[in-house]
Amino acid sequence: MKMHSITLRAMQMRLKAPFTTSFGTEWDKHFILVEVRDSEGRSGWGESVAMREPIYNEETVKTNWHMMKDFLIPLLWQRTPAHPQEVSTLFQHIRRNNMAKSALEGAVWDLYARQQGIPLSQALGGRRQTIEVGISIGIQESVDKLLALVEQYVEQGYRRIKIKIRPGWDIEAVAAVRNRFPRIPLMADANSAYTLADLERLRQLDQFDLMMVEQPLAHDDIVDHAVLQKHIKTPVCLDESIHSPEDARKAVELGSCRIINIKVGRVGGLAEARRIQEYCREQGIPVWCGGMLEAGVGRAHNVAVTTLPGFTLPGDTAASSRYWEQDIIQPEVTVEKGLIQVPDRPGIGYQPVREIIDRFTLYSETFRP
Ligand SMILES: O=C(O)CCC(=O)c1ccccc1C(=O)O
Ligand SMILES: [Mg+2]
Repeated sequence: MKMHSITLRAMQMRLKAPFTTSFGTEWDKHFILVEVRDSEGRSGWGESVAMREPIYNEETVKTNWHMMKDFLIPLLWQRTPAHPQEVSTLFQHIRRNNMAKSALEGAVWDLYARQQGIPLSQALGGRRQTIEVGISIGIQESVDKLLALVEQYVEQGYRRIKIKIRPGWDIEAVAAVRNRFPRIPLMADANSAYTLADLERLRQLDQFDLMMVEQPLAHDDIVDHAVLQKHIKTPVCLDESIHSPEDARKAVELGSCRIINIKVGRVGGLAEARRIQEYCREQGIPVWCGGMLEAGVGRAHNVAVTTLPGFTLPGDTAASSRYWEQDIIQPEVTVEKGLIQVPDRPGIGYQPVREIIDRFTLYSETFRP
């Protein structure tokens, strides 16, 4: 694959509504957009899910910029990959910084699929034409507000409702939603807000027939989660704790979870996501695609990866309009009856729009071999 130049753009986009988790509230989405160009004028696009602050994981927009500029892009110039599959191997000796790796790798995958004239989903080996999606609802000011939102999203057809929990906003919130909507597929995401000292409280979740509880304990733990899973009936799903296929194997072998949330950025790219999905499929562990409030490019990558056979549960990839007044791609990602039609156009299948992108660009830099 010939690569002619790479442009990084630091972006800032206002969310329609602030999003609150146990680790904080986001009003604006800050992220890096990656564009890899070939000599025929085609572009492949990637999006880093690293946040402005290191509060979901240790990466940030600035550490990602540094990693890409000073280490990862030079590696791509040094040993140009023949296939996007080789990118994760090329980056392997660089420790962690998975979101930076993933943003570049994703752009290379998109470019490759466009060069081949095939959809990214097909390049990855995905076969689904539609994917099922759910929605993630942040912590609200009141239970009434939460119930109104759940009602709205259930009416829109989302296939699963996830609510964020933390100490002080957990059992009552879940109970209220479950009482009002006795049959909807429902789950809770704690973003690491608890410890084993909260075992009794977490055990109370068992009465609500949740599909799963996501990342209840520490972001870097798989040992305590195994203890927790032995004491509660609700399946534990790991998000923050899983960075690699090896992490997934260890967590499954220890019994730390029964479900895994795969975020392409957190695991270092599409090739690694595909490996985890494959391993989980062999083990009978369902996986689903998590979200990081992505703009259109990242959202499109999530749609593509969700077509792989191991992704058997609805993910967090909601419609563009749930987050943005105007997304940076055309068409935007739309959801009908809880389903997204997987595009059959080449590459990510949604076209990034330069004039919209320019409006949200804080600064940019272009690199050449
Ligand atoms: O709608 C989305 O993109 C998912 C939102 C979400 O749950 C989330 C958003 C930001 C950081 C972490 C998480 C999470 O899944 O834990
Ligand atoms: Mg999560």
